[in-house]
Amino acid sequence: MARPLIQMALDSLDFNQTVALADQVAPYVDIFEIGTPCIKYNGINLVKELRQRFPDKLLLVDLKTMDAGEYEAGAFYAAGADICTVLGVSGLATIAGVIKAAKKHGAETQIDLINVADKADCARESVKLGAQIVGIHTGLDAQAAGHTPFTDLNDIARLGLGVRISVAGGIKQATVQQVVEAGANIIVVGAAIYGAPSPAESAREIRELVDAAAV
Ligand SMILES: O=C([C@H](O)CO)[C@H](O)[C@H](O)COP(=O)(O)O
Repeated sequence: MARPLIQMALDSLDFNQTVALADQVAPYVDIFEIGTPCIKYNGINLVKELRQRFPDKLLLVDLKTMDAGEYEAGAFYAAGADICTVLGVSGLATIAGVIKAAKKHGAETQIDLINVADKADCARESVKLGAQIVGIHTGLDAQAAGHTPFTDLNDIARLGLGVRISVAGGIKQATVQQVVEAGANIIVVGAAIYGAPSPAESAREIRELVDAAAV
């Protein structure tokens, strides 16, 4: 099995805390995600800062674009994003716009299936348009209501779409093995790292667990 990537979700609103957290966990993660609240609060300057500090990491900007796909995402790809997210619920025209912007910059597009009713259909159509990553995502509010991403992950993995699958939504040490075995290629972790007494230690543990599960 190819080594799954670990994506650190940077969800603080504070610019300096975000950069400091990225510094701490950098040895253990592959992708830095600038989370949606964080990118809305800090904007494109944070993309430029992380791009400059971490030239060897992948940088995902969690725009969750809902309209004006090419126009909105284009600026973030130009600033150094490797991946931007677009909402599946936005519709195919917006998704196609983000994909067009990504291609212009040699970058990638992730479809976020959050709150999509027919996830299989949305994933299939998005992949046909050229999306490289399908994101299974139980958002923070849905997590608070007791939901998890595991059933959706199994359903989407079974489709055999031939693209990478990302999973997000409360993933922690206890659930890493389950999501790797279910077929996730990108494991997104936020609170289990940034909420730990030692984020670096938590990230190191998750790295070990992901690598062990992938053998
Ligand atoms: O995408 C996220 C959320 O919707 C806010 O933007 C989180 O970054 C994602 O859910 C990962 O965080 P955890 O669920 O805390 O692992």
